[in-house]
Amino acid sequence: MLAVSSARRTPAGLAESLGAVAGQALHDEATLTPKPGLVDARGGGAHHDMNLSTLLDSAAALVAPIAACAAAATCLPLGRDLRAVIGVIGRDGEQRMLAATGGVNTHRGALWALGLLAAGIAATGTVGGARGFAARLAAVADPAREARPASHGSRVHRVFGATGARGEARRGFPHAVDVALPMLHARRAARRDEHTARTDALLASMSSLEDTCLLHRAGRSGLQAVRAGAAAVLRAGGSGAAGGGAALDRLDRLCRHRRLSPGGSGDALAAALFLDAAGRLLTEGSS
Ligand SMILES: CC(C)(COP(=O)(O)OP(=O)(O)OC[C@H]1O[C@@H](n2cnc3c(N)ncnc32)[C@H](O)[C@@H]1O)[C@@H](O)C(=O)NCCC(=O)NCCS
Ligand SMILES: Nc1ncnc2c1ncn2[C@@H]1O[C@H](COP(=O)(O)OP(=O)(O)OP(=O)(O)O)[C@@H](O)[C@H]1O
Repeated sequence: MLAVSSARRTPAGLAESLGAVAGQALHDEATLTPKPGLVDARGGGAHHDMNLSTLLDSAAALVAPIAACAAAATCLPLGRDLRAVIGVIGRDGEQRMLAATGGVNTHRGALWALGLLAAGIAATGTVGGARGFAARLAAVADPAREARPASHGSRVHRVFGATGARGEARRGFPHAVDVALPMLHARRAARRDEHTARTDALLASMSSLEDTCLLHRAGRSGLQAVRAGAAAVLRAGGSGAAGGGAALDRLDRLCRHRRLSPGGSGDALAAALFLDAAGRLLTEGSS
């Protein structure tokens, strides 16, 4: 569990605490079960090369890079120098992730989202200011960017015009902040249990995100099938309602059958859980 100490009142302490909170959010996203198409406690979902233990090893490896993103943002103003440093930390973090997983991309999108948002919280001292800071930082061209092999996201951008993880960041992570997080809070306010609240937050993102993981594997029809399936669960009252549970089972089977993985929404849920817990961290720190 997260060790919270008064050390987080200093910039270095806050950065370290944000790394720990991010690790916990990645852990909580990974263990939430069932999740259609995603790795969960049952196994790899639509993935043949990862399971829960791969994801947990990866989550642990990302704590230090995410803390380093936060620390950098307390030392440098928003601009090219900070973007360059964050880019170096991010690429090094990706290497740590690959070393921890035996070469599998478990959390590339999640590191990107939580790294930028952690930087935003550290720089502004608030959760509310994080998305705007992250958006402006993501819009700065990375001076240290290296040529690297074409990613799934860049291929999908060429073929479908989808802006993917970069576009989501430049818009201030709307699926984490405006879709998943409000659903999490609404379900809690309606006295749903935490498992249901998290599952419905994931489904809310799945029902609208233009997820490049889905486009890459199954094109527009795969993306549309997942969006429609997630919307059907929510229309039926959510994963905690009787009809919603049946619709969730159908979506789960569809994702397995067609190997559909909503990885971008896994990242949006992790980011929402991170912002939610970071809010508590800052409140405790100020009391
Ligand atoms: C921008 C990143 C994510 C690369 O993007 P690209 O689309 O080329 O990569 P890739 O195809 O691997 O996709 C990344 C992942 O984003 C997630 N994703 C997919 N669709 C979406 C979406 N619409 N919105 C948000 N996330 C999405 C998925 O998990 C996907 O696997 C990032 O890895 C990067 O550029 N890193 C460089 C280091 C850096 O600057 N880091 C800074 C912060 S740590
Ligand atoms: N619980 C989860 N299970 C699987 N992926 C997740 C989960 N949570 C978040 N993700 C995101 O999904 C992405 C999956 O990676 P990627 O898109 O490269 O896989 P892929 O589509 O399986 O690729 P390939 O088709 O080559 O196997 C990761 O970048 C990660 O951030």
